[in-house]
Amino acid sequence: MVDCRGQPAAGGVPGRSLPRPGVPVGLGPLMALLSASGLRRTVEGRTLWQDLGLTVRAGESVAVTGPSGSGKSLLLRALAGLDPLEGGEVMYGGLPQSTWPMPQYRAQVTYLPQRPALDGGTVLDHLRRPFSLAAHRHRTFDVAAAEALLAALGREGAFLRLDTSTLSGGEGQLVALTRALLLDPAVLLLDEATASLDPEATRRAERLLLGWLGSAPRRALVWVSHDPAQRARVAPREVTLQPQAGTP
Ligand SMILES: Nc1ncnc2c1ncn2[C@@H]1O[C@H](COP(=O)(O)OP(=O)(O)OP(=O)(O)O)[C@@H](O)[C@H]1O
Repeated sequence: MVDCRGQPAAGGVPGRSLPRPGVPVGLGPLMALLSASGLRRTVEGRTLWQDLGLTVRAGESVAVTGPSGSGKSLLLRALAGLDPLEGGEVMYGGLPQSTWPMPQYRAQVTYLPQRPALDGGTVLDHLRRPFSLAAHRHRTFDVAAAEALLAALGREGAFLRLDTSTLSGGEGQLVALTRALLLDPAVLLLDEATASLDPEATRRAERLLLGWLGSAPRRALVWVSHDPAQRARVAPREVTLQPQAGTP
């Protein structure tokens, strides 16, 4: 059976505990923002997890760990509504995932993959494009905000004019992270989302993400990272996926 345990990580960022103004009733900092219960996932007849539960509270930064192939990416994809649930339930904002219109849900619970697929055109085009989608129509693209985020990640304004097809893997991750933050979800699911960055860019991304987390009450971060030092820096709590008996 998959064991899903909350473990305190060494070090890490301090959790937030003070109530903040403007938090909807029932979604204070200690309440579950995103939760899952009874999740089951099989691949090609092999059970990866069953009866898996997870709770992420508003203001929390949580790491998901486990050996390669234990299903961390698939868990994040299930939480993001990208894969259908085989069993169990995911709740976001107090409502079952199945009751949310998916574009709205994914605008709130956003998955950031290790190898993001970038649209064609320039970095600026890529950052601007989702703002024309219905799920984001209440938002306005702000080029100054994009420049500020990229500057925080160590990239100057000329970066916006680069063609996305020419970007390195790490640069692609910076663009994907910038776009996700511009769209301002509630929960960011980071699937090795800094794995292609050099150490300095990684630290910049971590600072940016933790600053984002701390600057509004109803946000949370979930990190999949194989780097224990990173997990210790960014996530005070770890949830560990353990392979089922008999799993290769
Ligand atoms: N679309 C798919 N079809 C079939 N098998 C899949 C699919 N996606 C993932 N798997 C398998 O499911 C298992 C879990 O994959 P997943 O990518 O979630 O693992 P992970 O814990 O994130 O691994 P890693 O740490 O190596 O990134 C793996 O054995 C993988 O081969």
